[in-house]
Amino acid sequence: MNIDFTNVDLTGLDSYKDKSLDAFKTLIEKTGEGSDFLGWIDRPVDLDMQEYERIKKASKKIQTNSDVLVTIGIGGSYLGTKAIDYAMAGYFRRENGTQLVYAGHQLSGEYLYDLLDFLKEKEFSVNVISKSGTTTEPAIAFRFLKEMAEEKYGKEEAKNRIFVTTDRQKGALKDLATKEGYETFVVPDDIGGRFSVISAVGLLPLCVAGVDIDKFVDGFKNGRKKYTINSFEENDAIKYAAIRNMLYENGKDIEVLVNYEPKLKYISEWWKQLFAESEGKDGKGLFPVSVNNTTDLHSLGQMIQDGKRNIFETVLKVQKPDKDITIKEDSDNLDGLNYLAGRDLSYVNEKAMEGTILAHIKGNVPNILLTIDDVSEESLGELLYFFEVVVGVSGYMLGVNPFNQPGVEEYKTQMFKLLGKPGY
Ligand SMILES: O=P(O)(O)OC[C@H]1O[C@H](O)[C@H](O)[C@@H](O)[C@@H]1O
Repeated sequence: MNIDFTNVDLTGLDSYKDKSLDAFKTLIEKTGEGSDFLGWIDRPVDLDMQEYERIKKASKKIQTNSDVLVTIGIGGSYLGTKAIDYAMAGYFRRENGTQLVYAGHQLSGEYLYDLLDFLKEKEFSVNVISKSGTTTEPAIAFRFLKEMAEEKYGKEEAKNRIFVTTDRQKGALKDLATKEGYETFVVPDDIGGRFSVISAVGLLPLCVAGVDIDKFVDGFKNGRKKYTINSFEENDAIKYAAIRNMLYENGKDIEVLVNYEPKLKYISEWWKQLFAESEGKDGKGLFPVSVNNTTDLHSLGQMIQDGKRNIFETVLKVQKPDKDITIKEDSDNLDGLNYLAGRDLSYVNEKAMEGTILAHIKGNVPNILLTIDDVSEESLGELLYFFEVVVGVSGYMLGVNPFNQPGVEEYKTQMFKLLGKPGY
């Protein structure tokens, strides 16, 4: 992984250096606000190996008896899994592993209706994931899925097909799992939802989906090696956090994460939760937005090039695509594309990216280029860990607690009042 800041005017960065190093120290030494939620820093080298083996065992069982794993969860109990599954599964055909279908990540009755209908002719298992065990969206979805599993397989066999990932001790879901006798996996106390893909939250469904979780964990380990170094020059996570904060203080309120490989779409969705919930508080924070190019160059591109100048971009480039295709010569050349004959499509895509970066710099959009070697478990694990360190340092620089999300409660309170939930 490599990060290039040459397309950002770094004048004035020196004055952010000490602040970023202080923030990094606060993070690593666990002396800041939210320090109870820093278990993710060392987790890559400190996994519960007994649980890890259970994850692999349960995955094998699910792969053997199910066409589909219904993965129920929202926020941090959804996005990390979705991001990696979506990146690794192949565009049209899954090359290995069992299909994941998602539930409990919104409240659409139509979605759930269609899902239950789809499952009628499938063999399925269920992994319900909720750290708190009380989140409304997954709780509702699970009520339906549990009923369907029990109807289809009978109560006893349903127990073999329902897996619960939640708090070690508390919460409605934990109580339910204990009462029903479901196999449970743990969301560690010291890891917040949006940092939890490295726990059973992500590892169980990803293993079922055919993702090599050993390699994914290795990627996290590589990230930990590189991005916990206490050096502004050698640790790009610290430098990136400093540059984001400098840009923010210079009036850039929006960070756009850009990709040119559609399979990275949900990496951006995961990134949005990570940064929005970590930084967006106390009236502060960069607004995280994402675009999928070149698709969005034909829509949001106009705004980025020419709208209010309060944007900077971080472009995610993949060095080596997994597969490629070459444009052929056409004797008629009616489409006028023969000038591209012999070129790989990845070359055309790369020139689109380079051209867009040039255009956006011209339009006063600072550009950061983050290159990952490939879309593999290892590269993605390292990338996720990198962003986690960046957000920790960046949040502390901003003067907020990066590890809580009090603002999320407000909609819930209003919704519960409207729904007549007892106690509201
Ligand atoms: O895993 P859960 O406890 O169900 O939480 C799921 C999600 O919902 C909450 O409202 C938080 O804002 C998220 O940070 C969290 O990831």
